[in-house]
Amino acid sequence: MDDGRDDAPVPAPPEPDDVADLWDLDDPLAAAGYDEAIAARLAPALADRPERRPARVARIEYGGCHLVTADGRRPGVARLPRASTYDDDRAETPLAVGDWVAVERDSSDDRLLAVDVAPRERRVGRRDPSRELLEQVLAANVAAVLVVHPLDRPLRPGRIERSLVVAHEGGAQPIVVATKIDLDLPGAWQAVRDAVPPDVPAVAVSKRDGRGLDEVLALLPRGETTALIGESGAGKSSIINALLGQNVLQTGSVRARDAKGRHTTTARELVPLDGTGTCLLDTPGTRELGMVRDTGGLAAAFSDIEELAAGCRFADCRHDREAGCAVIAAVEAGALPDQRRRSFLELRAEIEELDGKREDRERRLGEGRRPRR
Ligand SMILES: Nc1nc2c(ncn2[C@@H]2O[C@H](COP(=O)(O)OP(=O)(O)OP(=O)(O)O)[C@@H](O)[C@H]2O)c(=O)[nH]1
Ligand SMILES: [Zn+2]
Repeated sequence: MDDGRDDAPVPAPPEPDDVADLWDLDDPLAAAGYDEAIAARLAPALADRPERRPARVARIEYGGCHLVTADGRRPGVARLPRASTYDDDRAETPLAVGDWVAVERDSSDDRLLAVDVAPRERRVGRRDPSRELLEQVLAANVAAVLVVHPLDRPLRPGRIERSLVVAHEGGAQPIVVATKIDLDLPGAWQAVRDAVPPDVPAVAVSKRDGRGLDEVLALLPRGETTALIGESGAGKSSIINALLGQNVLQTGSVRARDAKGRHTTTARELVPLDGTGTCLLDTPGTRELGMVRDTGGLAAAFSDIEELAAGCRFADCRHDREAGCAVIAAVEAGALPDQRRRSFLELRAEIEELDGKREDRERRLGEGRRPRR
């Protein structure tokens, strides 16, 4: 049986420098998306400090990071001040892949020092798996998110809807990508379509026959960064490799041959798609994708339900079992998949529970301390 693993000739494992080589461009900073707007955001950290330079975090690993500078991708470390130059509260994730930073050269060795971080514009964040009221930023300064789902695995109810909320909540435009369409699994693609509202693009792709990849490429916002999220094995690295036209990031099949037994991508790596600032940002497989708070992401991800809700008899209708509910009526008429309505109720309940916990916590902390947003 075809389990979705690649049985085609396995490319040689990439050298560690392969990804760094992608940044051997005339203007690596511009390729990372540096422009006047970002220069302005970094200005307070660079002002009157001629020894400082702008850079973008391409990768974070244990004990260090890799930074894209005007000279290419270089190893570095972060030594961020407790309070940054900016008012922004960044206690939750001090440094994330995609962050724009001010760097200095460390006098003691060759590495660069990231000494300050610019405020993030848009991001992909999830509930920190170990600190439930805090956000863990998976990718910073991203304009779009590819929500990657492999068609050879059962679609867990609510998974795509949840990813859409996460994307919208971070201010990024979601694009749903279903991988492994070449395996011809009946019904799997339709199940994905049912989870996606009409205003979000959904594309089925195959790295084997190349289907859908041009369409994905055309949907990427130019000059901006697009992050990829999805469970381990979803095909994120394969999409990036296919779009880059070369095997840069290790994919499952390569890792399966690894004598050291490595089997997961631990890096969240930023790669340039061309020299013009369009970038892709891989994230490690995220099985857990909890929400932290809702400042409009839920409504944006359920625009179809929001629209229908205008027709509910009660303005505060919960679309649960109320009389005169236009959302339930749409489900009964076959105009809205009930799974979308149930996902909405579930995600709303999760956010309400977190809001309750946050309020309790703030009450306990009492006055005198400023509550976290
Ligand atoms: N048949 C088929 N297999 C695919 C396709 N895309 C990816 N695969 C296979 O699925 C497996 C996982 O792909 P990866 O690209 O490594 O998945 P990933 O999402 O990057 O996984 P992590 O790095 O663990 O997060 C590999 O064995 C790929 O060869 C596809 O379009 N068709
Ligand atoms: Zn209703």
